[in-house]
Amino acid sequence: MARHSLPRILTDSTRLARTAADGATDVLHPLITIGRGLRRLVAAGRERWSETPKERRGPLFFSVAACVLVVALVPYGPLLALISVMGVAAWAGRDRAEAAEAEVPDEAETGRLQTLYEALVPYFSAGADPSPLYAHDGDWEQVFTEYAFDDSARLERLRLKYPAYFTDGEPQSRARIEQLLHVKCGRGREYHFAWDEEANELVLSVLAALPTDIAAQPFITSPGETVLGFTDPDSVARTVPVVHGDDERRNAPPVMWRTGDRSTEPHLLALGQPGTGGTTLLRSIALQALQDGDVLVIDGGGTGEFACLAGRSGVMGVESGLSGALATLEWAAHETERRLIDTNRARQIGLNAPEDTRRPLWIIADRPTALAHVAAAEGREDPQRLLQVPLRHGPAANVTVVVADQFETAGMLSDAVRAHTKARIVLGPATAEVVRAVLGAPPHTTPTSEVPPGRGYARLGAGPVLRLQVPATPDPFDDGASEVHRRAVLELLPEPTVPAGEAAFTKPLTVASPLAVVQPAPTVEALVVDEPDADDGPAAEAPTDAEPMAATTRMSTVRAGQPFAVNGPAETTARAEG
Ligand SMILES: Nc1ncnc2c1ncn2[C@@H]1O[C@H](COP(=O)(O)OP(=O)(O)OP(=O)(O)O)[C@@H](O)[C@H]1O
Repeated sequence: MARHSLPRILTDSTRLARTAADGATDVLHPLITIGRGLRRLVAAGRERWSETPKERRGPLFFSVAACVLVVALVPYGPLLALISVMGVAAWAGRDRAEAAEAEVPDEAETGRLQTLYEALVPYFSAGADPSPLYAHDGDWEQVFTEYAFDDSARLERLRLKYPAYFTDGEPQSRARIEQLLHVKCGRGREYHFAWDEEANELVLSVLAALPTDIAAQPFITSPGETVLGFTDPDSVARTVPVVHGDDERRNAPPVMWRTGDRSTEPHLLALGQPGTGGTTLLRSIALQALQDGDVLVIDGGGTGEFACLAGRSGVMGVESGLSGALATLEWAAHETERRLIDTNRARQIGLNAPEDTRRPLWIIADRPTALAHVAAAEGREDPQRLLQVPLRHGPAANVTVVVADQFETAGMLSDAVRAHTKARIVLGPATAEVVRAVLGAPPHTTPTSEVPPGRGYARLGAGPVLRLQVPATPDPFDDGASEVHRRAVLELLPEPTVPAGEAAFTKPLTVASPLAVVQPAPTVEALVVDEPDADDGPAAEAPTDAEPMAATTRMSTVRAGQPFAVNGPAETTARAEG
């Protein structure tokens, strides 16, 4: 008996203590809620303060101080203010988990969850499983551990458990489930799927549309960084301050691309359907590049959408004709060689690279395949061939190549362009297969068929596939574009170097002057230690004036294993030609 008395005393005292604690919690509950709310309000205030740009903090502080003063002076002001603060704190401090738990799905929502459960049974069950998680007439509450609906009773978040034997490591198995959930939860929205293989859980969430209100502006970046666009906050660790709308500010998560000799993806290729924003992306990159570099534009489409850049400081040329493009690119190839040679010579005698080799040079080529077509018809050299030296040796010479083209003509892109453009972008509507063909990996979301211009996916090297919205950077001469956005572009343009009106008619660049300073030099291969790039084959040699490229060779240069060719989202399979 004695042996039992001690535990009973302990049990009684524990029960007493627990009852007292419960009672105290009940009594103090409002105070705890208010305390929690005050903490949340203070945290929110701190966050707001740190987000406020420095120059706005002064006015903000004075307006808050003025409000406090007014409240202190009016009769009963402090008392009313105290009551209001307590009320707000009580609301902010309510237990959100409890509130969420209290939400029980209504009949329609339960029906949806049951249907979804039934649809998943064939995928998540096996005949040999004695106690299947998924079975016809089974209990969805067992496997759907978290769910949320939007105002129109459509699922916007779902966490589900699946059996350990489901082959979640195989992309095809995952794709089947994602496709099914996409269809059952409602098309037209973009879903994100997070697979937790360790816990055998899948979380589906509906992604909000990426904001389209960010226009061209001087982004705050480090040297060598270019903002390609903006993405989801959870996808990148960084934000940059941006101005949007009517001079409002916020921090936005950028897709930041690093170029230069340390970059592992020093050149970029963007593909999309016509009208999806390829030219706009190039314009946005060009305007950022001009902040501290020189830019040379090849406008293969010949639509004059880069005319705003002609004759501006730092713009080496804007070429839309074949002859001009060939001459300009030939200069760029020589310039790349010159920079390498000068850098090499300086290093050999223990000096830093000369100043004139360090200023970044950007070669921006919009639809080079259009010029390749013309060249093939005229039996002349494909301008893409002259991109080989900048592509292969550009990083060491601070030369960056950016190419944009269309899905339909992607098969005409040269081997060198494919091999050396490790930063990739897909713009406009595209199926997961097309995204995979261009970027080398599928998106973790379900692409939608209708997207605003400038929307797409980006992948830098072997990194994750990111959703992307390019900043609105319209042609300032495009009457159809927003006045505010056009003005933003005009403000970013560098000073004109030729009188207005002449720029459009002057034979852009000027190729003669840079060429004149290029010394006859040994070929770049003689100086640069580089493994021969077997992929490039003979075409990877420094360009010569002879040997016009046979168009047929160019048109059948898709190599096995190289991601793409793409023939548009409608054609879902990547087709390797040749
Ligand atoms: N990021 C963006 N934000 C807002 N509007 C955009 C964006 N990108 C493109 N647009 C708009 O979409 C239209 C087509 O853009 P753009 O000319 O850049 O596309 P494209 O793919 O180069 O087409 P094309 O090859 O036919 O010229 C333009 O009116 C442009 O202003």
